Amino acid sequence: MTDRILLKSPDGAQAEIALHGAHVLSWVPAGAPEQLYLSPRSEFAPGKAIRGGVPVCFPQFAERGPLPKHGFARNQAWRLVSQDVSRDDAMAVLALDGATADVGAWARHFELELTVRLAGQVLDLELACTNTGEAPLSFTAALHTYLRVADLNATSLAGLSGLRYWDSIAQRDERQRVELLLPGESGVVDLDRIYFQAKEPLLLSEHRLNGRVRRVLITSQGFDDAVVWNPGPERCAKLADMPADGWRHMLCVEAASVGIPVELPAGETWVGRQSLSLESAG
Ligand SMILES: O=P(O)(O)OC[C@H]1O[C@@H](O)[C@H](O)[C@@H](O)[C@@H]1O
Repeated sequence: MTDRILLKSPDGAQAEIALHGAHVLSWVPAGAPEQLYLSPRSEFAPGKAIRGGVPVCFPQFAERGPLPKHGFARNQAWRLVSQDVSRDDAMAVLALDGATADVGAWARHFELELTVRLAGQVLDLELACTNTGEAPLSFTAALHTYLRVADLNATSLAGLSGLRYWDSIAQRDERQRVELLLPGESGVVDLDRIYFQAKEPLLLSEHRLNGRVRRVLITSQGFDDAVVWNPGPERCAKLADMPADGWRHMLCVEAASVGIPVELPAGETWVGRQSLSLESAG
């Protein structure tokens, strides 16, 4: 079993993080239920990616380069740098050092840090990469957040309207013409899209049978793009670490820099953030 850190803020919010991949496994805002999807069939084994939560994709997004899918960071043991609780929040910092990590053919001159901050209804994730070498670094990255939903058919995502996107399934450029993305609508499920220059906040809404609406506001900084992914029933059936109906209960809304790789000069630090705020538990 992977080493885990439990973060608890004084107001009752909780998050769990695995040192394996600096992987946020769980986020429970104060007085609210779990907000992240973690597959009950996920493997927790060295060298394997965890299915669900928030995988850190670095230094390569998906298969857009020579490295293993989504890069090596999610498959490495990270180090806990610090863990603090203050009057208002709880925070943990985890690090991966290129000098000691298994980076394959990639450069060793980097340090990665993931800062997880938890308070009330908010989870803030900050990924920082410092170029510790003499040569520039070029990378793509994502915080691959799996949001838990009770029913994908009752879920919508707003904030993408007008954006150009790459449809990774149809393998073509498209433009988001409708205001709301309704991933559960027949014909739309099985989504794999990179929305470029997605700078506006995104709002996930989930309509409950009792008429209430759960709302999660998703904002990002430093990341240019947003990836929306759901495997749908057929692809899900091929994922050994997902239950057959897993696709119904998740939607990945990822803060990513994919379209234009980050070019990081020697000695500099790049920072990308994703914040999740539960506006209404529904
Ligand atoms: O199964 P993995 O490696 O965790 O990847 C899951 C998905 O991650 C998404 O970010 C990609 O856009 C998809 O193409 C990919 O299938």
